[in-house]
This record gives sequence, structure tokens and C-alpha cells, in this order.
Amino acid sequence: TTPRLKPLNAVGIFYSTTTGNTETIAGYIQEATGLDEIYDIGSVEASTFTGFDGMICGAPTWHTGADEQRSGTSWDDVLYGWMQEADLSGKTIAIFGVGDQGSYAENFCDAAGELYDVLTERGAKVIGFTSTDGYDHDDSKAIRDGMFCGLMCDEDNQYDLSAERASTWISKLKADGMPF
Ligand SMILES: Cc1cc2nc3c(=O)[nH]c(=O)nc-3n(C[C@H](O)[C@H](O)[C@H](O)COP(=O)(O)O)c2cc1C
Repeated sequence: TTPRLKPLNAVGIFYSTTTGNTETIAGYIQEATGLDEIYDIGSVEASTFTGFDGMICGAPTWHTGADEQRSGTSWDDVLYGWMQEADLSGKTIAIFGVGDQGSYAENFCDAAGELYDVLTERGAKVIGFTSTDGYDHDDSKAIRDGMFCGLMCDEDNQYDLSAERASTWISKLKADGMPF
């Protein structure tokens, strides 16, 4: 029998972080998917990003209440830099946010909503919406039609739930057509 060549990953995981929490969640997602690598969005070229058919994109929120550049990480430069030229039509994207619903209850994971807005504007289809049940926040710019626009994690208050939330979410992405 001819050995089967391992196909290149069709899905890439991209994140940014300031204190490591979003990298932790990216690691849970990597574990649940078995993908080879996680990419710091600040260290990749546009062609690396757009070379995938599916992207899983994660950001923390640091700029509380900001309209634009809510993350406070390299996503801010990317979203208003090379991403503005990127053609994401035909791409399937899933978003994860990391925030603190206790201390920032009015702005929980706001940056995830900004990723949603910019990436859909570029033509991407975003999948992987989740219920807001099980969270205790007052408001979030990551809510669309009553649901979170992706997976939201809270390493400050609910770190013990994150690994399972990530693996449940990945199963849902598989069912919903992420091209793993
Ligand atoms: C000054 C400051 C502002 C923050 N603003 C928000 C916020 O607006 N919304 C939110 O959900 N979390 C906010 N956070 C919490 C961080 O997003 C959270 O700790 C996150 O896990 C950090 O991720 P990172 O370690 O990947 O950078 C803030 C934290 C600090 C210290």
C-alpha cells in the first residue's frame, strides 16, 4: 500500500496575548483539534493567515469601552492594517474571546465582537456562536442576536471551565463545517 501523505492543515489557530491567558485557551483549542501549531497574529504575514481555509481567531480585551482597537494587543494593528486588504470570501472563521466578566462586566470580551465585525466585513463566514448561559456579565459587544459570536472564556473567574468549554466548542465547529 502507498503511504498516505499527511495533508497540510486546512485550519489555523491565531491569537494574541498580553499576560498569557489567550495563549492558554489557544492551547486548549490546539489540544482539542490536534492541529500542529498556534500562531501569534502579530508575527505572521497576511499570506500565512489567508493560506488557510478556516481560521480560529482569539483575542483578549484590554481597552475597556473602546469603539476600535479594543484588544490592546497586536490584533489592533492587524485588523486596521493588512486585514483591510485581505479577501476572506470563502473562508470559515471561528472567534474566541478572553475577558474578565467580574471586573469588566459591562464590556465582557468586547474585542471578540470587533473581530467579528472586521472579519465578516472582509467576507468571512463566522461560525461557532454560543449561548450566554453560564456567564455573569451585564453587557458585551461580542453579542449578536442574543448569542456570543464565538467562544468566550474567563481565566480570571472561570478558569476551571475553559478546557471543557473549548473542547465542546471544537466539537460544535466540526459539526458546523469548520474544514478541519
Ligand atoms: C486594565 C485592564 C483592562 C481590562 N479590560 C477588560 C474589558 O474591558 N473586558 C474584559 O472582558 N476584560 C478586560 N480585562 C481582563 C483581561 O481581558 C483578562 O484578564 C484576560 O484574561 C487577559 O488576557 P491575556 O492574558 O491573553 O492578555 C482587563 C484587564 C485589565 C488589567
